[in-house]
Amino acid sequence: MTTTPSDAPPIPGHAPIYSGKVRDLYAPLDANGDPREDVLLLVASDRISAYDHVLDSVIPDKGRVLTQLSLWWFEQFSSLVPNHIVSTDVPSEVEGRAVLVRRLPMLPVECIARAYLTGSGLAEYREVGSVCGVALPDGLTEASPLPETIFTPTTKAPMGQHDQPITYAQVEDLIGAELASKVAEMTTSILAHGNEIAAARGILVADTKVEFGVAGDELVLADEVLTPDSSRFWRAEDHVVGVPQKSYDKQYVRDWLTSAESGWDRTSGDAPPALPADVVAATRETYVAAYEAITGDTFR
Ligand SMILES: N#Cc1c(N)ncnc1-c1cnn(Cc2cccc(F)c2)c1
Repeated sequence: MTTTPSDAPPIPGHAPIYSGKVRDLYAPLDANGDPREDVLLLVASDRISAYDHVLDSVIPDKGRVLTQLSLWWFEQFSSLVPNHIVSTDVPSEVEGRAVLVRRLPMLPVECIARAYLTGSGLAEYREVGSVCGVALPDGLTEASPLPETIFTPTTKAPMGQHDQPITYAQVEDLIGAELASKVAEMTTSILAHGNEIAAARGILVADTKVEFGVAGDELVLADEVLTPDSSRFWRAEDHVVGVPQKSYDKQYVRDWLTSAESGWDRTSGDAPPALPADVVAATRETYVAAYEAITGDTFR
């Protein structure tokens, strides 16, 4: 968990439960004013994080764009796996950027799949020739496409600590062999199928993180699906193996923060400065462009 729930903006009739870097979780209150235990309100803010900092600047409509994109992906996978969505009928304060979801026992595993090698997966590969115990061929490098989409899970570390990569055997120890097999298969299928759709629209999804809950012995897809906050989005036309790829959605932010103009030293530990209006506007446009490219719908 991250910062205290008190950081979450108040929503009438809802009790704040948890405030993440860019999202907040609430429990709707029942007729007695007690928090309901069967549902949660999952709210996406316009906050943006970069270099492990939540920036002071917000990106207008980011929460709405990513919520609508995630809902579109949930629909794409609705025949593949049940999901936690209950309703998009939410308080006016968070219209379009919140979802009422089934409250589920959540599996203690960050279910990550990778189609391209980058980030912590690349670092582990360079160190030991594998990722989360998954052996890979020699000669792979930054942004290499993987022979197949692989399951590379991590623990769910408390906020402020880093999730730790674990092997498939460790996932079996955590949740049992049957569930481990289901989450591994489902996670890789979501990324593989998501990439078929996204690649046809000029976007590569290098990797993604999904979360599952359980209802009885049934696996339920929860959290968010294939958003730029849970996944690495790259422009397919710019993909060059061997060099770090530009982030589809955060590159303007990263480039400005690391430019002389910002005056910020990312190794200083200081909070980043506020973003200029043109960087905010360009970043908003990349989120909208990603939504419209993938879904084929106009963002309203
Ligand atoms: N999804 C979901 C979910 C569910 N359907 N049932 C029970 N718990 C969760 C749950 C708990 N933590 N998170 C992460 C999270 C998501 C969104 C905003 C946040 F602040 C934090 C998800």
